[in-house]
Amino acid sequence: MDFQLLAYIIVFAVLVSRITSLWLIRFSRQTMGKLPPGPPRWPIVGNLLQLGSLPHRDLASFCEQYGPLVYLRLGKVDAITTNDPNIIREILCQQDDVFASRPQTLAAIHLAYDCGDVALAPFGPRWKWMRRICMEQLLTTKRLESFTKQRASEAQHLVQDVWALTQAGDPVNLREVLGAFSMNNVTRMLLGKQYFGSGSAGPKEALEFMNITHELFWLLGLIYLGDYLPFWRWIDPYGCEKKMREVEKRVDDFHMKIIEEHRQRKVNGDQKDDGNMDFVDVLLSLPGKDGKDHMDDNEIKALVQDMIAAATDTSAVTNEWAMAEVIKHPRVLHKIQEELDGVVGHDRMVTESDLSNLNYLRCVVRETFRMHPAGPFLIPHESIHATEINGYHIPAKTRVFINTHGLGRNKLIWDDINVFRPERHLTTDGSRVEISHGDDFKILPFSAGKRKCPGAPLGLTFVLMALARLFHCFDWSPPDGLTCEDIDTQERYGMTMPKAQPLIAIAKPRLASHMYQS
Ligand code: HEM
Repeated sequence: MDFQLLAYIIVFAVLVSRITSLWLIRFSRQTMGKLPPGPPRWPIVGNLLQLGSLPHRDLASFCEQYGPLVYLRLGKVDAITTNDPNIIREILCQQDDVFASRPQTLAAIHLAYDCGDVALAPFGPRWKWMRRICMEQLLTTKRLESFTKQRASEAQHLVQDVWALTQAGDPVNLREVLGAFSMNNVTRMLLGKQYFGSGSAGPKEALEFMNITHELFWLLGLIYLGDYLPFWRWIDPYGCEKKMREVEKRVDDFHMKIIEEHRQRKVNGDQKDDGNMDFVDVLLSLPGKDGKDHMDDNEIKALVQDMIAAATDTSAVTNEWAMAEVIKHPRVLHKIQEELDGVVGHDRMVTESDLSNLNYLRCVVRETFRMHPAGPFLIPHESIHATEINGYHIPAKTRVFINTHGLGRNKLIWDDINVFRPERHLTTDGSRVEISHGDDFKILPFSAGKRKCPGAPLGLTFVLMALARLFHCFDWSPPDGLTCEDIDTQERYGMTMPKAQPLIAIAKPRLASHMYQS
């Protein structure tokens, strides 16, 4: 047989098998039920080419065009998206058991210890065990109360840092000061260390820590084509997987160093008593899974990394958005300050016990979450087995993009979607404004159901405290040469969605100067 004939036979066989398998998939889907409507798709890539740099906006426009539940094919992956409160409730609550898993992306494999953490782990006994440790050992009311003093001292550092800039006549880079506030709060609680400011772990370690976390966030948020098109991994033209492996190694070295330092402290007898143990101390003292004496190092590292990633960026990004919207709307700033002056006055600083009495500020945070949710797609979920929603067939292993950005700007449930108007959230009877989702599912900052954020109360404390202090202590205006309207609200997509450009503003102290120096 000559080679040309052999080549024809191989090509013919490949074509026949490909057509047969496509036909079988289509046939089995037809017998199972209709997929939700969605945009037409290309062979092989499906709808991947229809996604731009702001995919949450693309998916929201599909929902406007095709209805509240949209089906997409992303390369080899089935996906659905929605911006509708009833469908979101169905997915996260009514069908919680079906949709409580996560896709195993390459970033999660490389950067979350083979999906061995909480946030990116598939549903199963291991995830349940890790999540229980978070809830019952790390994020208990008692444990969080034991860090109240540290949080108060970080709030004071924040005020002092901004005050120092005002004294030097410098504008404030709010991304920097808010990032340092969140990071210090989290690392003091987790690692017993402060990375920014005087008395911190030092500039070299702080810089290393910040660089690693930024790279980690960036890689985790990336829609990496290798997850959807297997052949992309062979070429990896932008070297993403190589980068993932590099960051994996650096992150691991960093966590290993922290664990070793804690072990050494324990050997030297320097560990603090039970009431004040940091999270790494707690994790080192816990028994492991299946009767083991201790947790594995990788389990500890995965949990610590999750906490850092989940807690810092979410609160810092939310705070920067809230500051941008308020500086853009001086009327709102004035109302926040009126409330603060009434509840707190000018002779003391805001404390955590004030936060539940600041109803207008709570509306500001709720409105910020409506327009700029920290996680525009939550963390994508995945169906464990095939199911139905609204009579449509949803295959097993479908990736679920719950579009919280689209939900907050859904014209069917909100008026004036692009107007920042905190008053819309005031309750008619003057009762406390809840920031997490209510029964109506009209906003969803911390998600709902089995995978909902276990750190919501702490996250809200970080957000409300930073904002209350900054608005109580300072007046805010745009930098010289800009008007309030000039403050931009461009977004940059990622696992969390920050402002595209850092927010720079001018602060002016509004309390007596001795208040800033204590
Ligand atoms: C303003 C602050 C915060 C916001 C907006 C936020 C939001 C979220 C969102 C949207 C999710 C995904 C839920 C889902 O996929 O259904 C999540 C998950 C998670 N968050 Fe938060 N979060 C915040 C603060 C925190 C804090 C302070 C911690 C812990 C110290 C934390 C720990 C976690 C963990 C461990 C998960 C994964 C849960 C799981 O998959 O089972 N978060 N968060």
